[in-house]
Amino acid sequence: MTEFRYELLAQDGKARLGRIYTAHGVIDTPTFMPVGTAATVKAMLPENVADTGAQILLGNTYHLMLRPGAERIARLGGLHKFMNWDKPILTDSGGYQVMSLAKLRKITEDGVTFKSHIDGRKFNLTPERSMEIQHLLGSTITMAFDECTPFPATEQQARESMQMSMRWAKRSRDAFVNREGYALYGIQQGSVFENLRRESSEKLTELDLPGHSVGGLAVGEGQQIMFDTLDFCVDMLPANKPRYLMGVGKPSDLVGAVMRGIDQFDCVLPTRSGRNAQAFTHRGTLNLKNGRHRDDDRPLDDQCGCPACTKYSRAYLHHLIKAGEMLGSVLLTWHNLAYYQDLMRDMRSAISEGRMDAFARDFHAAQEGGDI
Ligand SMILES: CNc1nc2c(CC[C@H]3O[C@@H](OC)[C@H](OC)[C@@H]3O)c3nc(N)[nH]c(=O)c3cc2[nH]1
Repeated sequence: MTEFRYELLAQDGKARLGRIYTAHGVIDTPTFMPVGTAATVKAMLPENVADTGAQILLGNTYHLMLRPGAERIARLGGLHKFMNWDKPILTDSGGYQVMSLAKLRKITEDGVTFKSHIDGRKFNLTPERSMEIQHLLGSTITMAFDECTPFPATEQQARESMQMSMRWAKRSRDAFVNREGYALYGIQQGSVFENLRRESSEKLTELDLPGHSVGGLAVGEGQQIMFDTLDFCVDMLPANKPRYLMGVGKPSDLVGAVMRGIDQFDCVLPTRSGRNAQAFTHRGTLNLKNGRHRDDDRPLDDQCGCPACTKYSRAYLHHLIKAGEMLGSVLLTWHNLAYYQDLMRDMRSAISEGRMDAFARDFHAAQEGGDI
């Protein structure tokens, strides 16, 4: 069996090249984790997600506890078997979705009670229940149960929210079932306040966890405030363990956050945008709904090896979108995931060769180059 371990292989400034060893396989970092909220990466077969280079997927406590239910997934062999994905799976702990999706929610020190946004059934989510659900799912990486502090928040609001999350982090650690090759990550909170981020990091470090995430960002603060916060909060987390920035982001967010020391990312953007006709390419983003593509037989992105770019034209993709054909969503999702994986692979190469600054300059020049 493999013990859960992070190996730092190279650094270029604050950017890190690393490897995470888990019970379900190895993860090369920096890594992008496609979101598979309801036990599927929407519009994709898992083998094709793996073909894009993805080594780890995201699942979600909130969605799966509501439907089909964690006990049912456990009876059916666990989430890996259920969705036919045998590599690592990281599951979020549910707190964020309760705040963004559930109705009639009530927060107490014990946890959160809420009504399902699907059928109105009442649920109770506590650190202990969140750990139990993620254990039932068989998550490779479990996230502590936290509250994602809304933005903006006053310093006092952020302090109270962070301190509750830190009490919940300890309860999560005490309830987590340790298994070799599996991990529990703590989630740093504190909004945009350096003193609160430090207090949160000190509390998490005391729990001696195998990995950590930066929570409470990508909540509407904008890229500059996110970067300004990362400039001081990433280094507060132990350097010998992985650092995961939750919910991020668009390509330029990933480049900027890798340069500030982040190792893991997740975001719905590549999949959600793909279903909305938006494509990320090496020369910027474009929307295939736009009529200018109707006669364009060029590939979507001539630097991409995915099926959408090697087998079809922009004109065909435009046609599928206008006709409302589901193949349009499949091909654009596939492309966006491949683009994100290529971007992470290219950044891993740049870090290993000590040329991350040049990579970032070339990336921004190509994105703003126009004429796509
Ligand atoms: C988008 N910005 C953002 N997302 C965030 C998420 C959810 C990510 C989760 O949300 C789902 O996608 C909608 C994904 O679930 C599969 C992902 O794990 C967070 N989760 C927790 N536990 N704590 C946070 O502080 C937090 C902050 C975020 N900022």
